[in-house]
Amino acid sequence: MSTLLSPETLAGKMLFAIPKKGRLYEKCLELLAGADIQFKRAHRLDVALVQNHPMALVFLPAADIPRFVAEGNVDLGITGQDMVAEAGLSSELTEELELGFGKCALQVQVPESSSFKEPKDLVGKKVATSFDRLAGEYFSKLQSDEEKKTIIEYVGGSVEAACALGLADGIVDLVESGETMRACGLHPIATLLTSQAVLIRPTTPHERADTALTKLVTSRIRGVIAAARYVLVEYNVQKSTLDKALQITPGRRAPTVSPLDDQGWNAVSVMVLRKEVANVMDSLEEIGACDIFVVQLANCRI
Ligand SMILES: Nc1ncnc2c1ncn2[C@@H]1O[C@H](COP(=O)(O)OP(=O)(O)OP(=O)(O)O)[C@@H](O)[C@H]1O
Ligand SMILES: O=P(O)(O)OC[C@H]1O[C@H](OP(=O)(O)OP(=O)(O)O)[C@H](O)[C@@H]1O
Ligand SMILES: [Mg+2]
Repeated sequence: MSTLLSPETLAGKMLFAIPKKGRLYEKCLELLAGADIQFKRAHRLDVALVQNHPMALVFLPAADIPRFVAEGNVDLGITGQDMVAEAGLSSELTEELELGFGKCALQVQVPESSSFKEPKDLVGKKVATSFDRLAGEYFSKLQSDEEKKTIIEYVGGSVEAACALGLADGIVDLVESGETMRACGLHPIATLLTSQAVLIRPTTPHERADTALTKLVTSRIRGVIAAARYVLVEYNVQKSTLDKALQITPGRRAPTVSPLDDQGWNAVSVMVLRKEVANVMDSLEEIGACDIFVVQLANCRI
């Protein structure tokens, strides 16, 4: 009997690696639903066959996904840019698309009560991290040949506990809201990188790869991400102020301007960045535009 996770059942399938749990998991599920990639993940199983495409999802630790992608074991993957940097495989894999979630920063942190003011103060000391490659490179650049080397202690998680437990003098770990850092009495003294979730693919696709399906899935995901970034704004404006209105809403390519039945008026339909829409509406109202509607996009191809 063949199991679901076997070369036979996966043969001929496009393989897409998704973080198996953690901070990126739920967002990835939303993305897959938005791209109409249909599957059922059985309890404890780290592979799911996609019902409406010749494709399988493979659920892996976020940290391992860059290696599986770089080596062509899977055709697409989602993980954090921090994980891509830590894997050090930037020439073997290509970042296809930033996904706009999982935003965080990798920072050097020290106890508030300590005398360490800058990363250089940690040279020759102990630093705990799950990012031992990046932290190792960072501190080796800071120290001269004569200086005692910084000791990088690998820990798999709960890195912020390391200083209080006496394991390290400082840490290198991820910060988003800063809540975990502050709760552990730490503060940041430097940033190694900022990160968000990314869609990655092997730079050289594996010969078994279905590149057409890989491109289709990429394009669908691009559409879902774009729909989350933009809204459609529709409004009416007098022809005499149309120029001013179009300066406020130039659109991605160009706005759609149509005549209204009422002479002297135009209707405008235009894409606007979601984060700018409130300001755009204020400015439109100021110049006399009216009947301003904001339409949410479920999906798009732009
Ligand atoms: N607090 C956070 N806010 C936003 N993104 C984060 C945060 N923590 C981690 N990430 C992003 O999510 C990726 C995966 O981290 P996550 O913590 O989910 O994995 P993990 O540590 O392997 O899992 P777990 O913490 O469940 O053991 C990170 O590489 C980073 O890109
Ligand atoms: O700035 P914040 O919003 O507090 O987020 C940062 C925390 O989130 C992640 O931890 P996670 O919950 O994944 O636990 P882990 O450390 O065990 O991986 C990260 O490692 C930080 O500890
Ligand atoms: Mg974590």
